[in-house]
Amino acid sequence: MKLVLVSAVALIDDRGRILLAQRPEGKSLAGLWEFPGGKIEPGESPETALVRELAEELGIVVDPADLTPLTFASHAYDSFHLMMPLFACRRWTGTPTGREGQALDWAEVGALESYPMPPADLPLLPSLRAIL
Ligand SMILES: Nc1nc2c([nH]c(=O)n2[C@@H]2O[C@H](COP(=O)(O)OP(=O)(O)OP(=O)(O)O)[C@@H](O)[C@H]2O)c(=O)[nH]1
Repeated sequence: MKLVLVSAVALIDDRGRILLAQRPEGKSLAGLWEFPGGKIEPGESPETALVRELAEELGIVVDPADLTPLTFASHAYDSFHLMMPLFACRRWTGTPTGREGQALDWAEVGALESYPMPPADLPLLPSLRAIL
């Protein structure tokens, strides 16, 4: 089973809402809402991968020092095993924008269940709720 390393973040605004991004048509798990992030490339740390992905996907600048480890997903998909650290981040520069055409939404913590998410993400929600 191939191990795929992905780094993801819960961006939390000053009202305690969490930014979710909708996976676009044509991608695996299209239409589901996920935490921004992406695959860790060779030579990258989870933090540097996330800083790169957030600039590419959302157009924001994040200082690696503002990424706090929160929890992780370890999930067996049919064709790979996903290992995904989830960081929390409350400080960034710029306004998140869906630069790759993806829809974005600031989710209230009490409404997280109403966003269909990848199966790997559901076990992450209690840890997220615990810090909000
Ligand atoms: N960024 C992100 N990826 C997630 C989450 N949950 C989850 O299962 N994943 C999976 O982690 C992988 C992230 O890949 P990616 O975002 O860098 O690349 P991609 O869309 O091109 O993936 P693809 O090759 O599956 O189409 C995908 O397989 C995605 O389904 C999440 O909350 N955030």
